[in-house]
Amino acid sequence: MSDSYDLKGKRVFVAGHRGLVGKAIMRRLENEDCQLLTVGREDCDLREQAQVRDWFAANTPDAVIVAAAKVGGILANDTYPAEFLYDNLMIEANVIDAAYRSGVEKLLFLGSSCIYPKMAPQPITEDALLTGPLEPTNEWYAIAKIAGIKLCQAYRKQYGADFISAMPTNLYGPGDSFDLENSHVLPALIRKAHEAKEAGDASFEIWGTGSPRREFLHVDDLADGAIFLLQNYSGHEHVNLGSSEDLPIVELAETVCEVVGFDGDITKDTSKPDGTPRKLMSGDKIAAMGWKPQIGLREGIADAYRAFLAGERKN
Ligand SMILES: NC(=O)C1=CN([C@@H]2O[C@H](COP(=O)(O)OP(=O)(O)OC[C@H]3O[C@@H](n4cnc5c(N)ncnc54)[C@H](OP(=O)(O)O)[C@@H]3O)[C@@H](O)[C@H]2O)C=CC1
Ligand SMILES: C[C@H]1O[C@H](OP(=O)(O)OP(=O)(O)OC[C@H]2O[C@@H](n3cnc4c(=O)[nH]c(N)nc43)[C@H](O)[C@@H]2O)[C@@H](O)[C@@H](O)C1=O
Repeated sequence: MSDSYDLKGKRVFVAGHRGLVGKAIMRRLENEDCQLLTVGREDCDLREQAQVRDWFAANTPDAVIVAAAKVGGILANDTYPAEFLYDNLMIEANVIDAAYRSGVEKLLFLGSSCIYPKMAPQPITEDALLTGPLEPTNEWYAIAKIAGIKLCQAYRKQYGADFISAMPTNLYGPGDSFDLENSHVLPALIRKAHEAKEAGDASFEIWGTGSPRREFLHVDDLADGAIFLLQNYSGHEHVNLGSSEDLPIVELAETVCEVVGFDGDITKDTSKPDGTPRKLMSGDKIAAMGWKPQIGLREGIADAYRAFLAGERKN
């Protein structure tokens, strides 16, 4: 279902504006004639219902993008299941309900490709949701994200709220976390390759077997796709947001080495989890609406490495 939403003159709240995605959405919205609203967690902890309701009542946004969440890579998901489930359930429930109560016209919730069953047929279409068991390393996060989709659908069904969801694939780019324990694979590999090059090491280690395949999207493409959906999509079902291309982790590591200029070896720490073997999403639904990504993987990695060197990172 297509329905145009004009951002001109609107008060747009970007929840999570200091994160990888939130920052990119802020950059993208600078091209629109709208007013940006933000709040830091020190002034409004989105897990706290009263604080969220008070903030919405005082600030009355017209549109909301939910880019605030407890986020991390495979090991962080597996190590902190309580936080990944509790924080994400609370943030999305509080923000979506407060948005409805304060009369928000349009809301975009961001989930993740990990919502799909571990063994979903590839490429994964939107209707694969809830058709099989989840990947155990991130089932807590996935359950919270599925609840977020269902909240948007429930508020649409019961109240007619124009709340939609997009499911991004693995993201990367300027402003990422480069923490070696808790980050996602791409920033971790950039940092490992760079530090190995600087130290003159013969090799660096990747986690797992290197055979799982992943799909990557530069965060500026994600931001563009998210705003496209905010403006052009109004429907019950969530929409996949990816690059429609994947590769094995070991090939990703080789590409990172080429971009960074490290010509040593790549070794494997198979005590670390592989996670889901493959999660390539179908991009047919958003492509049919007229959107496609612009930034190729090698070009995107070069931009992420530039940002890493420039200190544009969370940690
Ligand atoms: N990164 C990825 O590869 C992917 C991300 N996504 C989704 O995109 C969205 C954004 O992710 P990303 O930008 O990577 O994550 P980040 O961790 O970079 O940013 C998350 C943001 O949420 C804020 N936040 C977290 N908890 C709270 C809280 N209790 N109260 C207020 N603010 C809070 C953080 O605030 P603070 O700055 O204070 O810490 C931060 O600004 C998430 O919904 C995530 O699930 C989906 C697929 C892949
Ligand atoms: C976005 C997505 O992110 C998470 O899922 P994931 O895709 O499995 O996450 P990841 O980026 O951390 O790893 C991808 C692959 O890469 C391998 N790998 C190699 N070497 C390193 C490495 O050094 N660090 C990391 N983190 N992984 C490595 C790693 O073993 C795995 O096989 C979810 O929990 C889920 O929350 C979610 O939505």
